[in-house]
Amino acid sequence: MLDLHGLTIGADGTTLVRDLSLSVPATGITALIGPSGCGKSSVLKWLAGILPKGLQAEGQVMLDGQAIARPCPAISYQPQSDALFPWLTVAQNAALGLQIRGLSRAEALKRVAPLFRSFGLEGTEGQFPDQLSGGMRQRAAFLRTVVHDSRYVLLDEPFSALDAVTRLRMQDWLVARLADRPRGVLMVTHDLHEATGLANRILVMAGSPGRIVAEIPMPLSHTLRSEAALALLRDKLKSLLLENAP
Ligand SMILES: Nc1ncnc2c1ncn2[C@@H]1O[C@H](COP(=O)(O)OP(=O)(O)OP(=O)(O)O)[C@@H](O)[C@H]1O
Repeated sequence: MLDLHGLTIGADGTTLVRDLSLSVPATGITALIGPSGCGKSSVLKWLAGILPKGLQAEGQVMLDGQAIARPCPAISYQPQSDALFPWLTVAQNAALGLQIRGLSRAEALKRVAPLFRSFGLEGTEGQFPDQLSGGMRQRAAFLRTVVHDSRYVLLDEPFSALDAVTRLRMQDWLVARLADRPRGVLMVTHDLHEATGLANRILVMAGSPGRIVAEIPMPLSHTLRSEAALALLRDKLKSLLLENAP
C-alpha cells in the first residue's frame, strides 16, 4: 500500500492543496477526479518527487508502512502529455528511463525489446514518435513508464488526447496489461465514464485549497458493471463535483 499523509502544497503565499491524505492499494486503479485547478496534477507530481520549483509542499509518503523519499524506484509517473522525445526512436524513448536509472543504452534497449509485442508496438522500434498513431504513442509512453517494473504507477490523464474509439481500446488495453502484471495505479481523469468504467475506487478532489471530498469504492469487477448502475454513479459524482464547485 502506498499512503500519502497530510499533504499541503503552496505557491507564493497561496495554499493550493491542504492536508490531503489518500491511499493507493497495491493492485487496481484508483481514479482521482476533480475540477480543473484543484491540484490533482500537483499531487501526482509531488508523489513522483518532481514538484516544480515554484511550489512548496509538506507531507509524508509511506510505502508498506515505511516513510520513503522520492523519486523512488517503486513509483513511476506518466505526465499529462505523452512526453516522447521526437528526436529519439520509439525504442530509445522506451529505454530512456532505464538509462537514467543507470543502465547502459545497449542494456536498456535489450530490456525493452521483448515488451514491444505485448504492448502492440511490434515493428515500431526504429520509428520516430511522429510516425505513430495517437494510441501507439500512448502505448509507447506507457511502456516507458512501466518498464522499470515499479509497483505503483501514476498516470495523469493518460487517454485525454485520444479520439473516443482509441480511448476505449486503450482503456481495455490498460485493464488487460494490469491483469498480466498487477500494479497499484493512481490515475487522474476528467472523464466520468472512464473513472466509473475503469477504476476500482474513485477519489473526488475539490475545493480551494484542494482536498478529498469523497471516496467511492467500486465493488464489482469491470465486466460485471451494468450501464444503469454506472449512470447512477456518474450522477452521484456530478452532484458531488457541483456541490463542491467554487
Ligand atoms: N509551478 C507552479 N507555480 C505556481 N502555481 C502553480 C504551478 N503549477 C500549478 N500551479 C497552480 O496550482 C493549482 C493546481 O494546479 P494543478 O495543475 O495541480 O491542478 P489540476 O487539478 O491538475 O488541474 P487540471 O485538471 O486543469 O490539470 C492551479 O491553480 C495552478 O495554477
